[in-house]
Amino acid sequence: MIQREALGVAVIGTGRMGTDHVRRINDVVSGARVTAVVDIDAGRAKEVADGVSGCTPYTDPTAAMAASDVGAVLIASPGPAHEEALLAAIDRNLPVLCEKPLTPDAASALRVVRAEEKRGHRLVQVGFMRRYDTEYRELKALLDSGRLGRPLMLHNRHRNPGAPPYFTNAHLINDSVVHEMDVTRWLLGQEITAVTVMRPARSGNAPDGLDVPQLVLFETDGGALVDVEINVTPGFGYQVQAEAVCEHGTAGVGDARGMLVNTAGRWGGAILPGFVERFEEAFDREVQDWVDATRRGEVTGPSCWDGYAAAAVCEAGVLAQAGERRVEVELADRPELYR
Ligand SMILES: NC(=O)c1ccc[n+]([C@@H]2O[C@H](COP(=O)([O-])OP(=O)(O)OC[C@H]3O[C@@H](n4cnc5c(N)ncnc54)[C@H](O)[C@@H]3O)[C@@H](O)[C@H]2O)c1
Ligand SMILES: O[C@H]1[C@H](O)[C@@H](O)[C@H](O)[C@@H](O)[C@H]1O
Repeated sequence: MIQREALGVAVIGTGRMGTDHVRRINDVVSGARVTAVVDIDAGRAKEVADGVSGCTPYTDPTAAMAASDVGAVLIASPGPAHEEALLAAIDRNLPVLCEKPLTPDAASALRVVRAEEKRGHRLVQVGFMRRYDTEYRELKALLDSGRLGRPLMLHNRHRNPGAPPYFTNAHLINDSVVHEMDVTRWLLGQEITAVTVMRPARSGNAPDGLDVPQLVLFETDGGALVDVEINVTPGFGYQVQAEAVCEHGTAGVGDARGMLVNTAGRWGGAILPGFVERFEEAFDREVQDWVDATRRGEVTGPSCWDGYAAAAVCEAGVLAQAGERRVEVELADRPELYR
């Protein structure tokens, strides 16, 4: 049965994504309102709370979770802070939408899985928002229909216009390629069993500390091969593309968004500037779905197990990147709760 009153949400982390989610919950989605914001930067929390009627600022996530007007939690703090907030929310039996990555390594992700298992029911949805993108959904529906036969390969391009100053080569795997890890598992319905990372000559355009582009290769338990170009191309724009190569044809998404114009001996369209623009509709749909499911007392999106499986692949990916070339993924047995 649907809960009658609006869901009170505590948003933890009020940086780039957290602020955008606060706006989304208040102005775009229905059935929820932001009743608390949390940031270790007290000034930031207050500034964001001041812009929202009936919203209290906190610096301590557990204090916000204890408030009587908080019925669910959206975590948008940096990855290393997720585990503590997730365990506190699970301890209080609060539903959570946690931005990707679930946590930055497999051991901590597994601790979250175990905590949820101990609760006996799902509480956590991971913010793998590409599953809510119209084009990716169309691709998934086509692959699931079997019309193109078995998928044999998946080619992905993930090009960012720039990277935050703290970004390292490991972030390329843990923060960026983690999306393709989830997309691969979801689109193909297969687990990733091994990761290889190769680097061509370093681009003269690469930001300090980053070796880009890089080529990441996944092997899956269904025999598919998946490649990902991860790139940071200053000034170029944001491009996320995927093409499945199947037995009877190929299908791709992300190539042409918006209008294509032919003029003065040229043809072409625009490249979007960032993930906020490219995935705006997916973020809106993701949060609306989460609010609706939570009000019905359900958890429907990507699970803690999906977050853990991606973290295990990330761990292999970072080792592969550091020079071991091909690294096999070690995955715990999937608990009954996630079957
Ligand atoms: N799905 C996507 O496409 C997407 C896009 C960008 C970021 N993200 C994810 O969103 C999360 C946040 O990223 P961002 O770019 O907004 O980062 P950000 O650095 O802009 O903001 C993080 C905020 O969290 C605060 N913070 C740090 N530690 C905290 C803690 N322990 N408790 C509460 N607040 C804390 C910081 O003070 C800051 O205000 C990350 O997990 C990131 O991977 C997802
Ligand atoms: O944190 C961001 C975000 O997850 C984007 O969706 C992704 O394209 C970027 O590569 C990553 O740095």
